[in-house]
Amino acid sequence: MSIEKIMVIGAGQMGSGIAQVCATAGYTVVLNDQKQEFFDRGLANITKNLSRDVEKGRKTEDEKATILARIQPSLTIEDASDVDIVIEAAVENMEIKQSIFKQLDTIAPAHAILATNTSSLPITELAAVTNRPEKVIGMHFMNPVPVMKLVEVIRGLATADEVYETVRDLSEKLGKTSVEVNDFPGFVANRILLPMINEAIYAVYEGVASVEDVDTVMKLGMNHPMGPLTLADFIGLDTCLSIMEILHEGLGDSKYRPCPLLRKYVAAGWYGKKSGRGFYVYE
Ligand SMILES: CC(=O)CC(=O)SCCNC(=O)CCNC(=O)[C@H](O)C(C)(C)COP(=O)(O)OP(=O)(O)OC[C@H]1O[C@@H](n2cnc3c(N)ncnc32)[C@H](O)[C@@H]1OP(=O)(O)O
Ligand SMILES: NC(=O)C1=CN([C@@H]2O[C@H](COP(=O)(O)OP(=O)(O)OC[C@H]3O[C@@H](n4cnc5c(N)ncnc54)[C@H](OP(=O)(O)O)[C@@H]3O)[C@@H](O)[C@H]2O)C=CC1
Repeated sequence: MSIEKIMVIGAGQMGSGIAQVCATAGYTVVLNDQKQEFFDRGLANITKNLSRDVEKGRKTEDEKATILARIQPSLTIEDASDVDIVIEAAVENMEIKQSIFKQLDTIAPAHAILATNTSSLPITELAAVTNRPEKVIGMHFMNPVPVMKLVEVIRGLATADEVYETVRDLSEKLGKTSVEVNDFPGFVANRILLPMINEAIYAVYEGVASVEDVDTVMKLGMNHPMGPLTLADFIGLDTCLSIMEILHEGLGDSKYRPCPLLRKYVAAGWYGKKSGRGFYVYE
């Protein structure tokens, strides 16, 4: 199936990155969020990244302008009416995602694929609220999207082979390497990454070492590019908690229980870098 026009829902850190790589690869992109200010924030992020490419001599001003011109603003989900694929990157909340998918199912053309960038929510359960479960699939990008090479392509129980192949080919056209993953809690990336982050939070909670020292151990001792607590702030502590809850509930093993300190930070609105405070404080 050929893809020309892509809708991205949610202009946050992931949605804006996904819109950027799609537009850079030559696709027409409709970038949707609930309010103009959220769209503007996403577009500002994309513009900043492209300007850095121009400064570094990787793109010309003309190329930057061409890429930006491919991104159309959208404040209504009705704009899904003429797209070939939707990549949903709204908040990690099942009720919100199900509501979006129900609406998309009635608005998007019959041939359109409905993909989600969810970090951990079951694709099969999202597909079940639509009348096209064979066209629902997970397309899980990594943060920051323009830099990270991986896309996990997650097949729901009913996902058609043709849909999987189209999304795999699209991932390649976006310059990514894809891996095929089945629909189990946390998929592969977050089933492995998040328990490590949660354990790092427990190490701080139990007074084993300070935030800075836990990060230093993993950076200098294991050559991780970021310490786990810096990475948690970068992902968003709200998203980290949602993923741990899905692992805990979905796999039923107490080893996935979210650390109480993580819960406390999220309850306080300390979501990490995006809210200005998490394990660290940001300007
Ligand atoms: C939660 C989920 O569901 C799944 C996930 O995504 S989990 C998170 C996965 N991501 C990670 O683990 C990221 C780990 N961190 C890293 O790889 C690196 O720290 C990093 C790539 C983010 C930054 O790299 P760094 O070397 O520390 O910093 P820096 O030199 O500033 O950046 C390296 C390059 O990335 C680019 N970059 C950094 N942050 C960026 C961003 N947010 N957007 C776009 N580009 C970015 C920089 O421009 C720079 O590119 P050039 O060298 O080509 O100019
Ligand atoms: N952060 C990460 O490292 C990764 C996250 N993901 C997944 O990507 C998704 C987005 O995460 P992230 O970008 O970090 O989150 P952000 O909070 O940065 O962005 C989410 C955006 O979606 C908007 N939004 C919420 N509800 C709707 C809606 N009904 N319609 C349109 N837009 C909506 C939000 O607006 P508002 O502010 O009004 O809520 C916000 O602008 C989540 O499912 C997350 O699990 C996947 C890989 C990595």
